[in-house]
This record gives sequence, C-alpha cells and structure tokens, in this order.
Amino acid sequence: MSALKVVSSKLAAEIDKELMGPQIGFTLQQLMELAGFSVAQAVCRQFPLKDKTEAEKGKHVFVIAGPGNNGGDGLVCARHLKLFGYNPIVYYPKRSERTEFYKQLVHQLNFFKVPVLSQDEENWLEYLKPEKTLCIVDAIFGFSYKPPMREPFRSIVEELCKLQDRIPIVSVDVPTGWDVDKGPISQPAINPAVLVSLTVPKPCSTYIREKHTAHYVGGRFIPRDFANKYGFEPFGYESTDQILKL
Ligand SMILES: NC(=O)C1=CN([C@@H]2O[C@H](COP(=O)(O)OP(=O)(O)OC[C@H]3O[C@@H](n4cnc5c(N)ncnc54)[C@H](O)[C@@H]3O)[C@@H](O)[C@H]2O)[C@@H](O)CC1
Ligand SMILES: [K+]
Repeated sequence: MSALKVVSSKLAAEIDKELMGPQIGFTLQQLMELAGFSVAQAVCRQFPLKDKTEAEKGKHVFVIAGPGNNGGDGLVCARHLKLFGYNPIVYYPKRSERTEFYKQLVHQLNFFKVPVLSQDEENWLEYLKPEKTLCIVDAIFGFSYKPPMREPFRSIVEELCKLQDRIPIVSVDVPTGWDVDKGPISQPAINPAVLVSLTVPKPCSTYIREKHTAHYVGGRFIPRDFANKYGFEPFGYESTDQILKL
C-alpha cells in the first residue's frame, strides 16, 4: 500500500455534509459540476485527442451513470467532454426521481446533442467495441455503495468486467463494486485503468494496482485550513488545473 493521503468513508461523508451545511453553504449542484468537470479533464489528460486520426477522434466515450450522485458526476462529465471535442454517449438506466436536478442534467445533455440511451436499451453493448470506444466512464456507484449489487447494475458491471482488458475504464471516485474503505472485497467489481478520486482519495484507492491504474485527484473546491481540519494537506494542483495526477 502506498503512503497516500486518504480519508475514510465516514470522514468523506462528514466533509460533504459540512461543505453543504449552513456554515459553508455549497449546493450539491455546485460540487457536482466541479466533480464532473474534473473527471472530464482527467479523460482529456489520459486520452488526448491531439495528434489522433479522425477515426480515433470519432470514437465514443461511453458514460454509464448510476442512480445517485456518482451518476450525476457522470452526466456532468459527459456534457464537458462534448465541449472538449469528444464524442460522449450516456447510458443512464435507472434515473433518479429524487430531485428535478437530475432531469435537468439530462435536458442539458439533449441541448448539447449528447445521445442518452433509452432506459431499457437492450443493445447498449453494441456501443462498446474497442474499435468504436475510446474509454468507458464508470459513474455507477461511489462512496455510498453497499453490496450485494442489485440489478440492472449487476449484469451491467459483469459485462464491463469482461470488456475491461480491451476498453479502458475511468472510474469516478470509487471503482464500482468496491467497498469504499476495504477495496474489491466482493464481485462484480471493476478494475479501472484510471481512477479519479474526488476531494481526497478514499481508502479503497490504496488497493489499485499502481502499474495498471493511473490515479488522479479532482474536485478542487476546499481551502487549506479545511483540508487540515480533516487531517490532510491540500493537493498541489498546477495553475488552473482541476485535476492532479498522483
Ligand atoms: N464532495 C465530494 O467529493 C462530492 C462527491 N460527489 C459524488 O457523490 C458520490 C456519492 O453519492 P451518493 O451518496 O449519492 O451515492 P452513490 O452515487 O455512491 O450511490 C447511491 C445510489 O446507489 C444505490 N445503491 C447503493 N448500493 C446499491 C446496490 N448494492 N445495488 C444497487 N444500487 C445500490 C442507492 O440506492 C443510491 O441510489 C461520490 O462518490 C461522488 O462521486 C459529487 O457529486 C459532489 C461532490
Ligand atoms: K464509480
């Protein structure tokens, strides 16, 4: 295990609560926008379009969004990827009815002409071919996932596991199926090529295979004294970057 700065799931939830509490007053929408923006930047850093052929530039980034806020990060990420010149497609099989906000994120994707597959799309795997797909963004589950995995996500993640050696997966915050503190202790569980930890890495990130997985931190929205209060130093982001490769 590396000497990475990490915070437990309990502390991560406390950080979120305080950031969105009455004293600080961030809204979830603000943080999600920055989180999704960071993930889009990490995709650009890892899979730059510069010097690519037109065929490679036309490949899809397949974004799979789960039912909670991790999924929301994915929806935001897809919109920014489109602005960055990528070709995202979104699969959002279980849509949250909790807040109007998620519907608004889908409207925004329609506005940007980002295809959002129908909820009961049976042929979603057709979009996942090494020759057609640049990478997959795994925005299925983040730090609130509790096994065992329920359908339809179990079948989806099982399919992704079969493909992950041929198409790189970019996991948002926590690789889907991993316990946020203990890592890949149950199946199915994704083995990502890229992990983008948000705010601060969670303990599960110490279980990534360093040679196999590029690790970025993103979600650049806390000041030094707040980080210190939770026991870590802020990350050394350069210039206007929203991500830092660890
Ligand atoms: N401060 C931060 O770091 C921020 C974090 N955000 C994101 O928010 C995520 C946490 O979001 P949430 O708390 O909404 O949780 P998640 O998005 O991790 O998952 C919650 C959803 O998954 C479902 N679920 C949980 N276990 C399941 C199982 N076994 N089978 C099927 N469904 C299951 C729940 O019913 C719920 O709908 C973070 O990981 C991060 O990606 C950002 O959106 C905002 C800022
Ligand atoms: K994830």
